Amino acid sequence: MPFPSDAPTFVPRRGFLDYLHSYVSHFRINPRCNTAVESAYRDEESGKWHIKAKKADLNVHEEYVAKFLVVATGENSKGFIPEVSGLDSFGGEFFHSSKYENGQKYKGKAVLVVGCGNSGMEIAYDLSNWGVRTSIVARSPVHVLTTNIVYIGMRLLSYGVPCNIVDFIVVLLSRLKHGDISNYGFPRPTRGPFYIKQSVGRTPTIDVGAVEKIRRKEVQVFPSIRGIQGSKIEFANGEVEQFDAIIFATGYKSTVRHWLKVLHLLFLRRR
Ligand SMILES: NC(=O)C1=CN([C@@H]2O[C@H](COP(=O)(O)OP(=O)(O)OC[C@H]3O[C@@H](n4cnc5c(N)ncnc54)[C@H](OP(=O)(O)O)[C@@H]3O)[C@@H](O)[C@H]2O)C=CC1
Ligand SMILES: O=C(O)C(=O)Cc1c[nH]c2ccccc12
Repeated sequence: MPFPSDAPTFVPRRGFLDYLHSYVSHFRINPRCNTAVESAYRDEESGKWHIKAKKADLNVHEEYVAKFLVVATGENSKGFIPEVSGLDSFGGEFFHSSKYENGQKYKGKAVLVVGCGNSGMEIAYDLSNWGVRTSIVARSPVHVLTTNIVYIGMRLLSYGVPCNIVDFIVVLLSRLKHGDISNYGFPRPTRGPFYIKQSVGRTPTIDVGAVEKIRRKEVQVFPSIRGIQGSKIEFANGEVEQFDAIIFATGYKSTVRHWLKVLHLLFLRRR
């Protein structure tokens, strides 16, 4: 179902919500909100799926029986915090990016954001706007694009332009827009952004203003964390800094293995 013809190129939150509502009424979908699936298995005799779910707000359990089950839960389910040597000794608070609301209570404090994917870069930008002394850990090379550059790349792909040429153009545009960001601690990956998206599914970082803040040294960039001792964090380049809080924008793990009771069989069959 297409967006309305007067929709802007980048649909804002309200417009997207309206789109979802009209999608639901157009296809007469019956969404079950606030419901978490806890297990699903296929009964071999009846050939039907039995899905156990829990309604979060009412704390009641439900069972659905269906001929088909579509699993579209994606990769981004449960916040992932990596093991970091000495994290248990850290004096300040630390939490996953999914718990982030805004930077109000960190005004004037020093906060470290770990990870420079889309969550990390957006949170670093927001913290800095709240007057927080913000730093970000960039562990490995990353592509930093803009919404417009991604849009151009997608249009070119849709016209049939080969991926390697699209990547060449997109990287060139990004270089014109941001300059050589490897000077700021962000080396570029050797493969192009759309190649990476298509081969391993990893999305490039889409800048919302963090790059400019990094360029102006309002946000500091560090390499990976070597270890933590109290409020002191040591980085791979030997630098040591004090922080009041750490936000782990280190991605998500899929939880499908825990509730979809046949996944191992599906994997075995595919091999
Ligand atoms: N506005 C939007 O459209 C937004 C979209 N998203 C999307 O949501 C999905 C999840 O994004 P996000 O939450 O950013 O997670 P991602 O998985 O995309 O990024 C995680 C980041 O954390 C880094 N990282 C992981 N472990 C460590 C570690 N031990 N030390 C240092 N760095 C580490 C990764 O680096 P490395 O490469 O080294 O592993 C990577 O930079 C993505 O598809 C993203 O595009 C998210 C936010 C906003
Ligand atoms: O699916 C994602 O993770 C997105 O953020 C959207 C997206 C899909 N394909 C892309 C290619 C380049 C940049 C963003 C996307």
